[in-house]
Amino acid sequence: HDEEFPPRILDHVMKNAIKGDVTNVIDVIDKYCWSVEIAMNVGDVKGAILDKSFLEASPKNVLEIGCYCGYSALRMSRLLKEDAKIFTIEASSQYADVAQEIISFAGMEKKVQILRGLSDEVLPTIAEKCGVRTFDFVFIDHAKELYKRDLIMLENLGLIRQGTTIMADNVIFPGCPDYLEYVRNSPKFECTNYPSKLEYCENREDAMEKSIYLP
Ligand SMILES: COCc1ccccc1-c1cc(O)c2[nH]cnc(=O)c2c1
Ligand SMILES: [Mg+2]
Repeated sequence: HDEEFPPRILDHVMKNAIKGDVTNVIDVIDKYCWSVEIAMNVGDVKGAILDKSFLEASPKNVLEIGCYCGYSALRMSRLLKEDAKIFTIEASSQYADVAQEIISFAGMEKKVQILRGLSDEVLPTIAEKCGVRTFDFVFIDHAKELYKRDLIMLENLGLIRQGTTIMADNVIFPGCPDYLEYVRNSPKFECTNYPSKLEYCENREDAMEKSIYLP
């Protein structure tokens, strides 16, 4: 991916969005990505699907794997109930730096905590580090080849509980066939597929997959 997008979107947000207005920051990012250059944010169309599942779950402890520039963390943060929090794992320090700036600009720095590092290095200590026992809502949106490994890790570490909602982006494009096969064939997950389009594209299919954990 274009390593130069993150600084460009940060600059664009700082110059064109309203400080402290999280909804406006989200809109400014979407308008930029529709009109200037595509970026791998979940986007407005799939973002609305994420919003709906998020509101249904009404979570207290939220985990995101794959923060990028903070767009989906901002989408969820604006729907958070009182005393709820989002923990988002980001392996790229360049992305994490930009995400921190954008999240702070939007005024959500108290609601969103970025955890820097690889997911398999962060997950084993996340419970004690973040004072969380289990997560109520998980959004998986990082390297597609790591979705299945990380979900199994969440199970083995006891970081998800009866009824936890797991949303996965890009289950069609780029696609995560081993993850889909795993959750759909497992008796421990109730799955729903939400067909959509790749972010900021009109003619490429993608989908989100919701999996409710029922061990
Ligand atoms: C805007 O399309 C970006 C794009 C284009 C071609 C192939 C893949 C992707 C893509 C799309 C996503 O939603 C992604 N989400 C998270 N981590 C990714 O690496 C990722 C990659
Ligand atoms: Mg994605």
